[in-house]
Amino acid sequence: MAPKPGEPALGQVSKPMLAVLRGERRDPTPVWMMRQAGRYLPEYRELRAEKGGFLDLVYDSDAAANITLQPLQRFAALDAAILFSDILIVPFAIGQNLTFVAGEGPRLTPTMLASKLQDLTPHAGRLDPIYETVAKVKARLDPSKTLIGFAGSPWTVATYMVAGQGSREQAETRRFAYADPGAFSAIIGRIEEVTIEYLSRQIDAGADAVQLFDSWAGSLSPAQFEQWVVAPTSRIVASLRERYPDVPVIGFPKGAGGKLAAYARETGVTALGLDETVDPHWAANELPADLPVQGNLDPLSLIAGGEALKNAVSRILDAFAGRPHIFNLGHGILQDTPIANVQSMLAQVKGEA
Ligand SMILES: O=C(O)CCc1c2[nH]c(c1CC(=O)O)Cc1[nH]c(c(CC(=O)O)c1CCC(=O)O)Cc1[nH]c(c(CC(=O)O)c1CCC(=O)O)Cc1[nH]c(c(CCC(=O)O)c1CC(=O)O)C2
Repeated sequence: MAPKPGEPALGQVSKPMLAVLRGERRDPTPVWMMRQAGRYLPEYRELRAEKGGFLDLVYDSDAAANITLQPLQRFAALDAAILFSDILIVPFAIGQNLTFVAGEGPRLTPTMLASKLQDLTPHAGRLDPIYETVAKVKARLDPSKTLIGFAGSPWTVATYMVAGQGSREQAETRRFAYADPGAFSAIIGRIEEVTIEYLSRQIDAGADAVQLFDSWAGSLSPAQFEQWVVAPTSRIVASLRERYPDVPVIGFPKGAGGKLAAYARETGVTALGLDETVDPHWAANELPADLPVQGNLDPLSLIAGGEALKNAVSRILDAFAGRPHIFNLGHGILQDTPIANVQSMLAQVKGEA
């Protein structure tokens, strides 16, 4: 007899987070944290110091697999592992140079303001070690945990390719997209094409679900949001759904606000990631009751701890009670987050506080 959606096949172990992504309500609420493998963990900082730089870790699939598993070894309550990699590996494979400047963050050259897409030399092989990491994690991961692959969404990745680094308002990229829509559309199209292949190969290597990070989606006007966030995401989702109809795709359009319902409807994502500026009660009323939602704790409340943290966690759990919900932060965990606060949050989410 065929298992119900979200239920494991006979003899398989249930993955609570995957069941929620397939539309089920699970209690206690499944939980994971964006950037859960990273600098807030002493064991990450130790391994990073040993290996040199961030990219040395990403490209050493044994180290990257160990890092991916570090948070799950420390916090038994986590329901998912997210691949230790970065959204900027894709522009690196498209042909930009990628470096991470200590204390500053990523830098990409030549920028698309200074050079043209056709001047870049593709290096598809720069994605291969990531697939090895996925396979190595899958082989070691507890079967009740969900393995999440990811990529940056085309708009967000394009902001890095154009400006050469993260930026507050992405003004250079928005100007570029208005001034030369043809050239910008070619950049978006190239990112889309590489991203479909990149996520497909992560799924082939063992990812149970994938997430698209559109971390800079909040800076766009409605017209540019439709053109550079919704349309490319819809094409990626359609392509993945055709190849892998049962693999959930989580869309995370950070800062999308009132555009969230239209984004979910028009892109066809399986689940919607909410950032910390979204009122969970508003989301519970505005979004379809059967649409799985993920989030959306303010990462700064996790630094604060105490009553502020407890109240913030309760508000989210109460708002999404009774519907498919995966608890997460509204953005990546901040590097100065106290481990004790993470433990308190997880205990509260699991009803053990
Ligand atoms: O210094 C290091 O060790 C590398 C820092 C680091 C990077 N990617 C990382 C890590 C590990 C960690 O977060 O501690 C590792 C990283 N990057 C990413 C993820 C996926 C996730 O958030 O769970 C992860 C964690 C994966 C995992 O937990 O296994 C994806 C990523 N890279 C990037 C972004 C854009 C953004 O952060 O909004 C995003 C989306 C994150 C989000 O929206 O929550 C681009 C990027 N990569 C990076 C940075 C610098 C981060 C900082 O300085 O605060 C930045 C941000 C920027 O400066 O524009 C490098």
